[in-house]
Amino acid sequence: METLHKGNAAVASAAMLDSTERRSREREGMAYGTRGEKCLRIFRQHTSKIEVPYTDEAYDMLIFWVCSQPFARSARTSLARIDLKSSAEPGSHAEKKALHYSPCNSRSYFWHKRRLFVFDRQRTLGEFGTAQEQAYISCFRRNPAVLRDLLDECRRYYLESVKNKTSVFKHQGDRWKASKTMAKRKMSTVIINTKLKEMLLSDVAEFLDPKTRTWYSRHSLPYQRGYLLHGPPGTGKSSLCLSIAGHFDLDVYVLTMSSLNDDNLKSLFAELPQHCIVLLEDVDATAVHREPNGNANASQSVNQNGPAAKKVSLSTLLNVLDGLASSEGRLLIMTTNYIERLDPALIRPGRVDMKLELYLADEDMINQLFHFVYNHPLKTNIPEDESERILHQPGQERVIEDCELLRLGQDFVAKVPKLEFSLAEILSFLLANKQSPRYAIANVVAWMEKLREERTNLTRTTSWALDENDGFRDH
Ligand SMILES: Nc1ncnc2c1ncn2[C@@H]1O[C@H](COP(=O)(O)OP(=O)(O)OP(=O)(O)O)[C@@H](O)[C@H]1O
Repeated sequence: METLHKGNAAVASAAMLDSTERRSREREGMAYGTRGEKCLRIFRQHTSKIEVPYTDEAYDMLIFWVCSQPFARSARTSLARIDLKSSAEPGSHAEKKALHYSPCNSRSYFWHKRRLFVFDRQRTLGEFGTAQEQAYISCFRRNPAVLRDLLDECRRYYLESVKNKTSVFKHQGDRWKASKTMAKRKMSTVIINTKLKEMLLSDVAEFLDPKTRTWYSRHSLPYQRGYLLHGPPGTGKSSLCLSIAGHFDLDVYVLTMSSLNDDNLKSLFAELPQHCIVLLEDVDATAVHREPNGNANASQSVNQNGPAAKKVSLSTLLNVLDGLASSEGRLLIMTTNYIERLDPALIRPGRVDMKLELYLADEDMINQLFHFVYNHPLKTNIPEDESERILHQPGQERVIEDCELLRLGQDFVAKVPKLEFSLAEILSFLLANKQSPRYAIANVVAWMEKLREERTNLTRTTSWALDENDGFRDH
């Protein structure tokens, strides 16, 4: 108790020595005043400290907790940012672009559970003007258990806040950084062939089963699984990936190949946590290719802008997918609109264990989308005469409306040809008419005509652009 008292006094005195002043004194080789020097020595001898690296999720946990504490509100030096997670009502002007403050470039002393802690966060500008941060938490205790307890509290507080959410990570250089958290996407909101969905779900569930992990380890196989989702744009590939993440409570790590090189890619795979989804979107547009002589080592990536500077080599990508530098339990999901453009080595079994083709909307999908938008639980399996009987029950207005909606759904399905439009296109049309299913039915033919016309124009423009490019390349 006495030590604690002495210690707190020392901390308070040490606090008075502003860190900038102390650093400048050190630079100048000047000695501290005898009292301050003694206090600092006592402080150092009796404190424990934990560094929390900026690129680790633990950093987000700590900062999130710190920002919720009263001492953070009175910090004299803060970082101000637009609060992207603000839950302001849409349209409420007062809350638009709300600001969020967090203590920065300062030391904060705070009491928590009757113990004194120090929070120190420094932000500097690194190479190319990118901000670099580091944070420390220390307390006046030789035993670091107190600090670990505090960080555990931060962890629990953070996890509670992301409960029922999917966290999406993106890379900064060779490190992952949490980029956003979003509400879990329910599997039921992704409309694809039911058998396909069931097959995918049971495959992932089996893979994530702890028994499967033991099996892989007994057989000395890298515990990982790869899926390729392919099909036309707007058929739900990204949505399906997010709903798998939501369904199995996994975080998503998005790889943008065009901004990576071999070393970054290896480090990123080595830094993946256990049980996560690695998403490689539009792999045809960003994936590495062989040289014309078939050399997989060619460090060349091809993106929308054509052959680019040296980036990730195919051999490195294949190696990381094979698990040489990868974590246990990762699910790789690649998406593409053009499976035929992919290098066969990239999607051979072992790297891609399951290929799922997503189609343009068929009758059943169009029907499901219609009922999804007009918020009607599907009753398509009610026999015709049964629904007629319900329809004529007196005093059952709600049921009559539902039955009416079933008919409207059938009318809508009859008007939209199958396998011509993507789910994204139909959904967008229905959302524009979400107030009235009848209005949607009345307008759908005109909408389809317009879309077809737009597509024809787009095809003409694209082929014209391609001709231009071809001519350019020939010269
Ligand atoms: N099968 C589907 N079920 C429900 N919504 C869908 C489906 N397909 C597309 N959508 C909706 O359309 C929009 C685009 O979908 P998404 O990005 O998942 O398509 P995609 O196949 O990944 O497209 P792209 O190939 O262009 O990346 C989203 O708003 C999504 O909700």
